[in-house]
Amino acid sequence: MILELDCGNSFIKWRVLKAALGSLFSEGVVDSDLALLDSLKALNGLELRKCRVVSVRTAEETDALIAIIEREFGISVVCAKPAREMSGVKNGYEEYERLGLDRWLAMLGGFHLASGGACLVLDFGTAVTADFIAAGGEHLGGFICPGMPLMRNQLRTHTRKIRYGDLAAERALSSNAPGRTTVEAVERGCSLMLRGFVLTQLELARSYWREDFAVFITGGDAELVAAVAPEARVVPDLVFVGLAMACPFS
Ligand SMILES: Nc1ncnc2c1ncn2[C@@H]1O[C@H](COP(=O)(O)OP(=O)(O)OP(=O)(O)O)[C@@H](O)[C@H]1O
Ligand SMILES: CC(C)(CO)[C@@H](O)C(=O)NCCC(=O)O
Ligand SMILES: [K+]
Repeated sequence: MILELDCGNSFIKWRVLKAALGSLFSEGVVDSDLALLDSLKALNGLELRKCRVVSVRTAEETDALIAIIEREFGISVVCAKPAREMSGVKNGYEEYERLGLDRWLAMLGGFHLASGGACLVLDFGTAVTADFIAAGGEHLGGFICPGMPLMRNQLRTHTRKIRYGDLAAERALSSNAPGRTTVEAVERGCSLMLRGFVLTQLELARSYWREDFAVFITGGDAELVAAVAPEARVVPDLVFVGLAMACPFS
């Protein structure tokens, strides 16, 4: 079995594949290294052989997690590394190693799923990112802005009268009508900001490629925006698709 980890800024997404078939054994989302260990140890019949990791955390944090996995399960861990070019995609950053590895892997996955056609890759996590890849595989660059968790927390932190709990937040998002309570006004307002972002990215993609491009949406908050881009494919495991490409076990 293969353990795959996507270490974002807030959460660790994990999944276990049955090695031979590549089919899913188990998966989850946790908020700490310890919670990850607990989740894995609770699995019946787990027989890990290998592990691959992508991380946007500091080298120290990533190394600590890798050491824990190696110690607890006695397996070797491979970590996705930045590259100038891979699987036909050419990194567009002036300093290629500075491009977030989650963005890079999502791009590899998207370009692969688009069979080498132009694509727009949108990721809705702690931060929101957009990346543009032309039909030849050239990465034109992208955009980074705050995601839903950062936007709502900035409002909570920098105003005195915006305070509400997670459950109320979830309920507020059942509609996008103008809010009649604080929680509705904030949650729907931030959700509309993200939708506006999607529409702007689609406009830019059309200006480059007319209708001739694929759109991929991934990340924990993908469902919040999916409705404004009916042509988009929501691919929750897009980063893992790219991770398997960047770190193959032959
Ligand atoms: N099962 C889930 N577990 C955790 N968060 C979830 C889940 N489903 C949706 N979300 C939402 O997804 C968002 C987090 O997105 P995601 O897990 O993709 O990224 P992250 O690890 O926080 O950050 P990064 O963008 O650095 O990867 C939060 O707003 C959270 O509320
Ligand atoms: C933008 C995030 C936080 C998205 O997870 C990540 O890709 C990252 O830390 N990137 C490094 C900065 C950059 O991509 O330019
Ligand atoms: K991510």
